[in-house]
Amino acid sequence: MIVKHDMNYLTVLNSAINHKLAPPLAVLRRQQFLIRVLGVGGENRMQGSKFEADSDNILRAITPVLDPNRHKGQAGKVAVIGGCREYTGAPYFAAISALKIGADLSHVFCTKDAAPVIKSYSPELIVHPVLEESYSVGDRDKDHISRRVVAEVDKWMERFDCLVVGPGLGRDPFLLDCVSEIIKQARQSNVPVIIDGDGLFLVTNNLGLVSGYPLAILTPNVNEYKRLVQKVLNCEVNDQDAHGQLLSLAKQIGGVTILRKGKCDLISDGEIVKSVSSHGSPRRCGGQGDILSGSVAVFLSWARQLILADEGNLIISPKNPTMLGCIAGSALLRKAASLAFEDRKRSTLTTDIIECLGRSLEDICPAC
Ligand SMILES: NC(=O)C1=CN([C@@H]2O[C@H](COP(=O)(O)OP(=O)(O)OC[C@H]3O[C@@H](n4cnc5c(N)ncnc54)[C@H](O)[C@@H]3O)[C@@H](O)[C@H]2O)[C@@H](O)CC1
Ligand SMILES: Nc1ncnc2c1ncn2[C@@H]1O[C@H](COP(=O)(O)OP(=O)(O)OP(=O)(O)O)[C@@H](O)[C@H]1O
Ligand SMILES: [Mg+2]
Repeated sequence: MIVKHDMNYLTVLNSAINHKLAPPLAVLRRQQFLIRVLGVGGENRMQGSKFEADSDNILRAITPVLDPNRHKGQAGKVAVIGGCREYTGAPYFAAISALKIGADLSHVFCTKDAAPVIKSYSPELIVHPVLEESYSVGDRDKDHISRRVVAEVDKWMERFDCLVVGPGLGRDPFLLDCVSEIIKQARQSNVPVIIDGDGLFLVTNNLGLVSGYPLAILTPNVNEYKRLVQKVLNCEVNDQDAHGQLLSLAKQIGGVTILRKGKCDLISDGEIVKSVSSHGSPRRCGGQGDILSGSVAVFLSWARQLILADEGNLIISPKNPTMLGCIAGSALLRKAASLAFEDRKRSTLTTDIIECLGRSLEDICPAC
Protein backbone atom coordinates (compact mmCIF):
# COMPACT_ATOMS: atom_id res chain seq x y z
CA MET A 1 0.00 0.00 0.00
CA ILE A 2 2.73 2.39 1.07
CA VAL A 3 4.86 1.40 -1.91
CA LYS A 4 1.93 2.01 -4.25
CA HIS A 5 1.29 5.40 -2.68
CA ASP A 6 4.97 6.33 -3.02
CA MET A 7 5.07 5.19 -6.62
CA ASN A 8 2.14 7.50 -7.39
CA TYR A 9 4.07 10.36 -5.85
CA LEU A 10 7.16 9.51 -7.85
CA THR A 11 5.18 9.24 -11.07
CA VAL A 12 3.54 12.63 -10.51
CA LEU A 13 6.88 14.20 -9.60
CA ASN A 14 8.72 12.73 -12.59
CA SER A 15 5.98 13.69 -14.97
CA ALA A 16 5.97 17.26 -13.61
CA ILE A 17 9.72 17.48 -14.09
CA ASN A 18 9.56 15.96 -17.61
CA HIS A 19 6.92 18.45 -18.65
CA LYS A 20 8.86 21.32 -17.17
CA LEU A 21 6.12 21.74 -14.61
CA ALA A 22 8.51 21.34 -11.68
CA PRO A 23 6.99 22.85 -8.54
CA PRO A 24 8.73 25.61 -6.61
CA LEU A 25 11.74 24.57 -4.52
CA ALA A 26 9.91 24.46 -1.18
CA VAL A 27 7.21 22.15 -2.59
CA LEU A 28 9.81 19.97 -4.28
CA ARG A 29 11.75 19.66 -1.05
CA ARG A 30 8.62 18.69 0.83
CA GLN A 31 7.82 16.03 -1.77
CA GLN A 32 11.35 14.68 -1.63
CA PHE A 33 11.13 14.59 2.15
CA LEU A 34 7.86 12.61 2.01
CA ILE A 35 9.34 10.16 -0.46
CA ARG A 36 12.38 9.68 1.78
CA VAL A 37 10.31 9.28 4.94
CA LEU A 38 7.75 6.93 3.43
CA GLY A 39 10.65 5.10 1.79
CA VAL A 40 10.09 4.01 -1.77
CA GLY A 41 12.69 1.30 -1.80
CA GLY A 42 14.39 -1.35 0.25
CA GLU A 43 13.90 -1.70 3.93
CA ASN A 44 10.62 0.17 4.36
CA ARG A 45 8.93 -2.40 2.15
CA MET A 46 9.33 -4.58 5.24
CA GLN A 47 6.40 -2.83 6.87
CA GLY A 48 3.49 -5.18 6.40
CA SER A 49 5.84 -7.99 5.41
CA LYS A 50 5.95 -11.33 7.19
CA PHE A 51 9.07 -10.17 9.05
CA GLU A 52 7.44 -7.09 10.57
CA ALA A 53 6.90 -7.57 14.31
CA ASP A 54 3.45 -7.06 15.78
CA SER A 55 5.03 -4.43 17.97
CA ASP A 56 1.98 -2.61 19.38
CA ASN A 57 0.40 -5.85 20.59
CA ILE A 58 3.73 -7.00 22.02
CA LEU A 59 4.09 -3.70 23.86
CA ARG A 60 0.59 -4.03 25.29
CA ALA A 61 1.13 -7.64 26.30
CA ILE A 62 4.39 -7.13 28.20
CA THR A 63 3.72 -3.76 29.88
CA PRO A 64 2.54 -4.51 33.44
CA VAL A 65 -0.66 -2.96 34.81
CA LEU A 66 -0.20 -0.26 37.45
CA ASP A 67 -1.36 -2.36 40.37
CA PRO A 68 -1.60 -0.61 43.79
CA ASN A 69 -0.52 -3.85 45.46
CA ARG A 70 2.91 -3.79 43.86
CA HIS A 71 5.87 -2.39 45.76
CA LYS A 72 8.88 -0.34 44.65
CA GLY A 73 11.22 -2.40 42.56
CA GLN A 74 8.68 -4.77 41.08
CA ALA A 75 8.41 -2.74 37.87
CA GLY A 76 12.14 -3.08 37.30
CA LYS A 77 15.57 -2.14 38.59
CA VAL A 78 18.11 -1.49 35.91
CA ALA A 79 21.76 -0.44 35.92
CA VAL A 80 23.81 1.29 33.28
CA ILE A 81 27.57 0.67 33.26
CA GLY A 82 28.96 3.72 31.47
CA GLY A 83 30.02 7.32 31.78
CA CYS A 84 33.58 8.61 31.71
CA ARG A 85 35.47 11.90 31.29
CA GLU A 86 34.34 12.35 27.67
CA TYR A 87 30.79 11.04 27.79
CA THR A 88 28.24 11.87 30.45
CA GLY A 89 25.17 12.26 28.21
CA ALA A 90 24.95 8.67 26.96
CA PRO A 91 24.58 6.90 30.35
CA TYR A 92 22.15 9.61 31.48
CA PHE A 93 19.98 9.14 28.36
CA ALA A 94 19.87 5.36 28.85
CA ALA A 95 19.16 5.50 32.59
CA ILE A 96 16.55 8.28 32.52
CA SER A 97 14.73 6.61 29.59
CA ALA A 98 14.35 3.47 31.69
CA LEU A 99 12.68 5.52 34.44
CA LYS A 100 10.46 7.47 32.04
CA ILE A 101 9.11 4.23 30.61
CA GLY A 102 8.26 2.82 34.01
CA ALA A 103 11.22 1.19 35.75
CA ASP A 104 11.23 1.90 39.50
CA LEU A 105 14.97 2.34 40.01
CA SER A 106 17.77 3.23 37.65
CA HIS A 107 21.44 3.09 38.65
CA VAL A 108 24.54 4.35 36.83
CA PHE A 109 28.03 2.95 37.52
CA CYS A 110 30.53 5.41 36.06
CA THR A 111 33.96 6.93 36.64
CA LYS A 112 34.64 9.32 39.50
CA ASP A 113 34.86 12.32 37.15
CA ALA A 114 31.58 11.57 35.41
CA ALA A 115 29.51 10.97 38.56
CA PRO A 116 28.93 14.55 39.81
CA VAL A 117 28.01 15.63 36.29
CA ILE A 118 25.48 12.81 35.82
CA LYS A 119 24.04 13.39 39.30
CA SER A 120 23.57 17.06 38.42
CA TYR A 121 21.45 16.14 35.38
CA SER A 122 18.92 14.34 37.53
CA PRO A 123 18.23 13.58 41.18
CA GLU A 124 16.23 10.52 40.08
CA LEU A 125 19.29 8.47 39.19
CA ILE A 126 21.37 6.51 41.68
CA VAL A 127 24.93 7.20 40.62
CA HIS A 128 27.92 5.14 41.79
CA PRO A 129 31.35 6.74 41.13
CA VAL A 130 33.22 3.42 41.11
CA LEU A 131 34.92 2.93 37.74
CA GLU A 132 38.59 3.90 37.31
CA GLU A 133 40.57 4.79 34.18
CA SER A 134 44.29 4.01 33.67
CA TYR A 135 45.40 7.59 34.26
CA SER A 136 44.27 7.45 37.88
CA VAL A 137 45.71 4.01 38.70
CA GLY A 138 49.37 3.15 39.22
CA ASP A 139 50.63 -0.18 37.79
CA ARG A 140 51.15 -1.64 41.25
CA ASP A 141 47.59 -0.86 42.33
CA LYS A 142 45.81 -2.27 39.29
CA ASP A 143 44.99 -5.70 40.73
CA HIS A 144 43.47 -4.56 43.98
CA ILE A 145 41.63 -1.63 42.42
CA SER A 146 40.18 -3.93 39.78
CA ARG A 147 38.97 -6.33 42.48
CA ARG A 148 37.43 -3.41 44.40
CA VAL A 149 35.61 -2.06 41.33
CA VAL A 150 34.16 -5.46 40.46
CA ALA A 151 33.12 -6.09 44.09
CA GLU A 152 31.38 -2.68 44.26
CA VAL A 153 29.15 -3.59 41.32
CA ASP A 154 28.76 -7.22 42.34
CA LYS A 155 27.25 -6.40 45.72
CA TRP A 156 24.30 -4.89 43.85
CA MET A 157 24.11 -7.48 41.08
CA GLU A 158 21.40 -9.77 42.48
CA ARG A 159 19.05 -6.78 42.78
CA PHE A 160 19.19 -5.84 39.11
CA ASP A 161 16.75 -7.08 36.49
CA CYS A 162 19.02 -5.97 33.67
CA LEU A 163 22.40 -4.33 32.99
CA VAL A 164 23.10 -1.98 30.10
CA VAL A 165 26.83 -2.07 29.43
CA GLY A 166 28.54 0.53 27.29
CA PRO A 167 26.77 3.87 26.73
CA GLY A 168 29.53 6.46 27.14
CA LEU A 169 31.91 3.91 28.64
CA GLY A 170 34.98 5.05 26.68
CA ARG A 171 37.78 2.72 25.64
CA ASP A 172 40.32 2.89 28.42
CA PRO A 173 41.99 -0.56 28.60
CA PHE A 174 42.01 -0.79 32.42
CA LEU A 175 38.37 0.28 32.65
CA LEU A 176 37.38 -2.23 29.95
CA ASP A 177 39.21 -5.04 31.80
CA CYS A 178 37.12 -4.29 34.90
CA VAL A 179 33.94 -4.20 32.80
CA SER A 180 34.80 -7.64 31.35
CA GLU A 181 34.75 -8.99 34.91
CA ILE A 182 31.42 -7.24 35.59
CA ILE A 183 29.90 -8.93 32.51
CA LYS A 184 31.19 -12.30 33.76
CA GLN A 185 29.57 -11.68 37.17
CA ALA A 186 26.27 -10.71 35.55
CA ARG A 187 26.34 -13.88 33.52
CA GLN A 188 27.05 -16.00 36.60
CA SER A 189 24.06 -14.38 38.33
CA ASN A 190 21.84 -14.89 35.26
CA VAL A 191 21.24 -11.15 34.94
CA PRO A 192 20.42 -10.09 31.36
CA VAL A 193 22.96 -7.75 29.74
CA ILE A 194 22.48 -5.30 26.90
CA ILE A 195 25.75 -4.44 25.22
CA ASP A 196 25.85 -1.08 23.44
CA GLY A 197 28.33 1.62 22.39
CA ASP A 198 31.84 1.03 23.72
CA GLY A 199 30.61 -2.18 25.34
CA LEU A 200 30.39 -3.48 21.76
CA PHE A 201 33.97 -2.40 21.13
CA LEU A 202 34.95 -4.54 24.14
CA VAL A 203 32.80 -7.55 23.25
CA THR A 204 33.72 -7.57 19.55
CA ASN A 205 37.32 -8.07 20.64
CA ASN A 206 36.37 -10.66 23.26
CA LEU A 207 33.33 -12.57 22.03
CA GLY A 208 33.66 -15.18 24.75
CA LEU A 209 32.16 -12.65 27.17
CA VAL A 210 28.70 -13.09 25.65
CA SER A 211 28.95 -16.10 23.36
CA GLY A 212 26.32 -18.71 24.25
CA TYR A 213 24.57 -16.44 26.76
CA PRO A 214 20.89 -16.34 25.78
CA LEU A 215 20.22 -13.32 28.03
CA ALA A 216 22.67 -11.12 26.11
CA ILE A 217 21.49 -8.48 23.64
CA LEU A 218 23.86 -6.60 21.32
CA THR A 219 22.56 -3.30 19.88
CA PRO A 220 25.05 -2.27 17.16
CA ASN A 221 24.77 0.88 15.05
CA VAL A 222 26.10 0.96 11.52
CA ASN A 223 29.80 1.10 12.51
CA GLU A 224 29.49 -1.34 15.37
CA TYR A 225 27.64 -3.83 13.13
CA LYS A 226 30.32 -3.59 10.46
CA ARG A 227 33.05 -4.38 13.00
CA LEU A 228 31.03 -7.28 14.41
CA VAL A 229 30.40 -8.82 10.97
CA GLN A 230 34.05 -8.47 9.98
CA LYS A 231 35.22 -10.05 13.21
CA VAL A 232 32.72 -12.91 13.49
CA LEU A 233 31.80 -13.76 9.89
CA ASN A 234 35.07 -12.63 8.36
CA CYS A 235 33.33 -10.76 5.54
CA GLU A 236 31.69 -7.42 4.76
CA VAL A 237 28.11 -6.38 5.53
CA ASN A 238 25.78 -7.77 2.88
CA ASP A 239 22.62 -5.70 2.55
CA GLN A 240 21.24 -7.94 -0.20
CA ASP A 241 20.88 -10.67 2.40
CA ALA A 242 20.52 -8.57 5.54
CA HIS A 243 18.23 -11.11 7.25
CA GLY A 244 20.37 -14.15 6.47
CA GLN A 245 23.55 -12.44 7.58
CA LEU A 246 22.04 -11.23 10.85
CA LEU A 247 20.67 -14.71 11.54
CA SER A 248 24.11 -16.28 10.94
CA LEU A 249 25.79 -13.66 13.10
CA ALA A 250 23.47 -14.27 16.07
CA LYS A 251 23.80 -18.03 15.63
CA GLN A 252 27.58 -17.82 15.38
CA ILE A 253 27.73 -15.92 18.70
CA GLY A 254 25.84 -18.78 20.32
CA GLY A 255 22.26 -17.48 20.13
CA VAL A 256 22.67 -14.01 21.59
CA THR A 257 20.05 -11.53 20.37
CA ILE A 258 21.24 -8.80 18.01
CA LEU A 259 19.32 -5.61 17.26
CA ARG A 260 20.83 -4.08 14.14
CA LYS A 261 19.89 -0.39 14.20
CA GLY A 262 19.12 1.53 11.05
CA LYS A 263 16.39 2.84 8.81
CA CYS A 264 14.60 -0.35 9.73
CA ASP A 265 15.64 -2.12 12.95
CA LEU A 266 16.36 -5.83 12.40
CA ILE A 267 16.34 -8.24 15.32
CA SER A 268 17.46 -11.86 15.50
CA ASP A 269 18.24 -14.45 18.16
CA GLY A 270 19.73 -16.89 15.65
CA GLU A 271 16.38 -18.65 15.26
CA ILE A 272 14.15 -16.00 13.69
CA VAL A 273 14.42 -12.48 12.31
CA LYS A 274 11.94 -9.70 13.01
CA SER A 275 11.88 -6.11 11.83
CA VAL A 276 10.54 -2.88 13.26
CA SER A 277 10.15 -0.35 10.47
CA SER A 278 7.48 1.93 11.89
CA HIS A 279 7.90 5.58 11.10
CA GLY A 280 10.66 7.23 13.16
CA SER A 281 12.40 10.54 12.69
CA PRO A 282 14.69 11.80 9.93
CA ARG A 283 16.87 13.55 12.53
CA ARG A 284 19.96 11.50 13.41
CA CYS A 285 21.13 13.40 16.50
CA GLY A 286 23.43 11.42 18.82
CA GLY A 287 21.88 9.70 21.82
CA GLN A 288 18.91 7.91 20.24
CA GLY A 289 20.70 4.58 20.55
CA ASP A 290 21.17 5.30 24.26
CA ILE A 291 17.41 5.82 24.69
CA LEU A 292 16.94 2.53 22.89
CA SER A 293 19.28 0.56 25.17
CA GLY A 294 17.56 1.91 28.32
CA SER A 295 14.13 1.13 26.83
CA VAL A 296 15.07 -2.40 25.80
CA ALA A 297 16.34 -3.01 29.36
CA VAL A 298 12.91 -2.22 30.81
CA PHE A 299 10.88 -4.19 28.27
CA LEU A 300 13.19 -7.18 28.52
CA SER A 301 12.78 -7.14 32.33
CA TRP A 302 8.98 -6.97 31.98
CA ALA A 303 8.87 -9.70 29.34
CA ARG A 304 11.04 -11.96 31.46
CA GLN A 305 8.89 -11.38 34.56
CA LEU A 306 5.77 -12.18 32.58
CA ILE A 307 7.21 -15.33 31.07
CA LEU A 308 8.55 -16.59 34.42
CA ALA A 309 5.17 -15.96 36.09
CA ASP A 310 2.96 -17.14 33.28
CA GLU A 311 4.93 -19.79 31.47
CA GLY A 312 3.06 -21.39 28.59
CA ASN A 313 0.19 -18.89 28.58
CA LEU A 314 1.82 -16.12 26.59
CA ILE A 315 -0.36 -15.40 23.58
CA ILE A 316 2.18 -13.32 21.71
CA SER A 317 4.96 -14.40 19.44
CA PRO A 318 7.97 -14.54 19.50
CA LYS A 319 8.32 -15.91 23.02
CA ASN A 320 11.98 -15.17 23.65
CA PRO A 321 12.09 -12.27 26.20
CA THR A 322 15.17 -10.75 24.56
CA MET A 323 13.36 -10.61 21.19
CA LEU A 324 10.27 -9.12 22.87
CA GLY A 325 12.35 -6.51 24.71
CA CYS A 326 14.08 -5.43 21.49
CA ILE A 327 10.85 -5.20 19.49
CA ALA A 328 9.05 -3.16 22.16
CA GLY A 329 12.06 -0.88 22.80
CA SER A 330 12.58 -0.19 19.13
CA ALA A 331 8.90 0.49 18.43
CA LEU A 332 8.58 2.87 21.38
CA LEU A 333 11.74 4.82 20.56
CA ARG A 334 10.68 5.24 16.95
CA LYS A 335 7.23 6.46 17.94
CA ALA A 336 8.71 8.92 20.44
CA ALA A 337 11.20 10.15 17.83
CA SER A 338 8.37 10.66 15.37
CA LEU A 339 6.28 12.66 17.90
CA ALA A 340 9.28 14.78 18.88
CA PHE A 341 10.03 15.51 15.23
CA GLU A 342 6.43 16.58 14.56
CA ASP A 343 6.93 19.20 17.21
CA ARG A 344 10.57 20.26 16.88
CA LYS A 345 11.47 19.48 13.28
CA ARG A 346 15.16 20.20 12.55
CA SER A 347 15.89 21.21 16.14
CA THR A 348 14.78 17.81 17.53
CA LEU A 349 17.25 16.60 20.15
CA THR A 350 17.54 13.46 22.24
CA THR A 351 16.08 15.18 25.30
CA ASP A 352 12.97 16.07 23.22
CA ILE A 353 12.56 12.41 22.29
CA ILE A 354 12.90 11.35 25.93
CA GLU A 355 10.09 13.76 26.79
CA CYS A 356 7.85 11.94 24.27
CA LEU A 357 8.47 8.42 25.67
CA GLY A 358 5.60 8.62 28.17
CA ARG A 359 3.06 9.93 25.65
CA SER A 360 4.11 7.29 23.13
CA LEU A 361 3.62 4.46 25.61
CA GLU A 362 0.32 5.98 26.75
CA ASP A 363 -0.95 6.07 23.12
CA ILE A 364 -0.29 2.35 22.71
CA CYS A 365 -0.96 1.14 26.22
CA PRO A 366 -2.96 3.57 28.40
CA ALA A 367 -2.15 3.53 32.12
CA CYS A 368 -5.83 3.29 33.10
N1 LIG B 1 26.04 12.73 24.54
C1 LIG B 1 26.80 11.64 24.71
O1 LIG B 1 27.50 11.48 25.73
C2 LIG B 1 26.82 10.59 23.66
C3 LIG B 1 27.80 9.63 23.73
N2 LIG B 1 27.84 8.58 22.89
C4 LIG B 1 28.86 7.57 23.16
O2 LIG B 1 29.95 7.80 22.30
C5 LIG B 1 30.73 6.62 22.23
C6 LIG B 1 31.03 6.32 20.77
O3 LIG B 1 29.81 6.00 20.11
P1 LIG B 1 29.58 6.24 18.56
O4 LIG B 1 28.18 5.92 18.26
O5 LIG B 1 30.08 7.60 18.16
O6 LIG B 1 30.54 5.12 18.00
P2 LIG B 1 30.93 4.80 16.51
O7 LIG B 1 31.71 3.55 16.57
O8 LIG B 1 29.72 4.89 15.63
O9 LIG B 1 31.87 6.01 16.09
C7 LIG B 1 32.90 6.41 16.88
C8 LIG B 1 34.07 6.83 15.97
O10 LIG B 1 35.13 7.27 16.77
C9 LIG B 1 36.17 6.32 16.77
N3 LIG B 1 36.60 6.19 18.17
C10 LIG B 1 35.84 6.35 19.27
N4 LIG B 1 36.58 6.20 20.38
C11 LIG B 1 37.83 5.94 19.97
C12 LIG B 1 39.05 5.68 20.63
N5 LIG B 1 39.17 5.69 21.96
N6 LIG B 1 40.13 5.44 19.88
C13 LIG B 1 40.04 5.45 18.54
N7 LIG B 1 38.93 5.68 17.87
C14 LIG B 1 37.84 5.93 18.56
C15 LIG B 1 35.57 5.08 16.17
O11 LIG B 1 36.50 4.26 15.52
C16 LIG B 1 34.56 5.65 15.19
O12 LIG B 1 35.14 6.09 14.02
C17 LIG B 1 29.88 5.52 22.90
O13 LIG B 1 30.29 5.32 24.22
C18 LIG B 1 28.50 6.12 22.89
O14 LIG B 1 27.67 5.55 23.86
C19 LIG B 1 26.82 8.38 21.86
O15 LIG B 1 25.89 7.49 22.46
C20 LIG B 1 26.15 9.67 21.46
C21 LIG B 1 25.76 10.57 22.61
N1 LIG C 1 17.64 6.03 8.95
C1 LIG C 1 16.86 5.90 10.02
N2 LIG C 1 15.53 6.11 9.95
C2 LIG C 1 14.73 5.98 11.02
N3 LIG C 1 15.18 5.61 12.23
C3 LIG C 1 16.50 5.35 12.36
C4 LIG C 1 17.41 5.47 11.27
N4 LIG C 1 18.65 5.16 11.71
C5 LIG C 1 18.51 4.86 13.00
N5 LIG C 1 17.23 4.98 13.40
C6 LIG C 1 16.66 4.76 14.74
O1 LIG C 1 17.47 5.40 15.72
C7 LIG C 1 17.82 4.46 16.73
C8 LIG C 1 19.26 4.71 17.10
O2 LIG C 1 20.06 4.29 16.00
P1 LIG C 1 21.49 4.90 15.73
O3 LIG C 1 22.04 4.21 14.54
O4 LIG C 1 21.40 6.39 15.72
O5 LIG C 1 22.23 4.42 17.07
P2 LIG C 1 23.59 4.93 17.70
O6 LIG C 1 24.54 5.42 16.65
O7 LIG C 1 24.06 3.86 18.59
O8 LIG C 1 23.08 6.15 18.59
P3 LIG C 1 23.87 6.91 19.75
O9 LIG C 1 24.17 8.25 19.18
O10 LIG C 1 22.93 6.96 20.90
O11 LIG C 1 25.09 6.11 20.07
C9 LIG C 1 17.55 3.06 16.16
O12 LIG C 1 16.87 2.25 17.05
C10 LIG C 1 16.65 3.30 14.98
O13 LIG C 1 15.33 2.90 15.28
MG1 LIG D 1 25.40 4.12 20.24
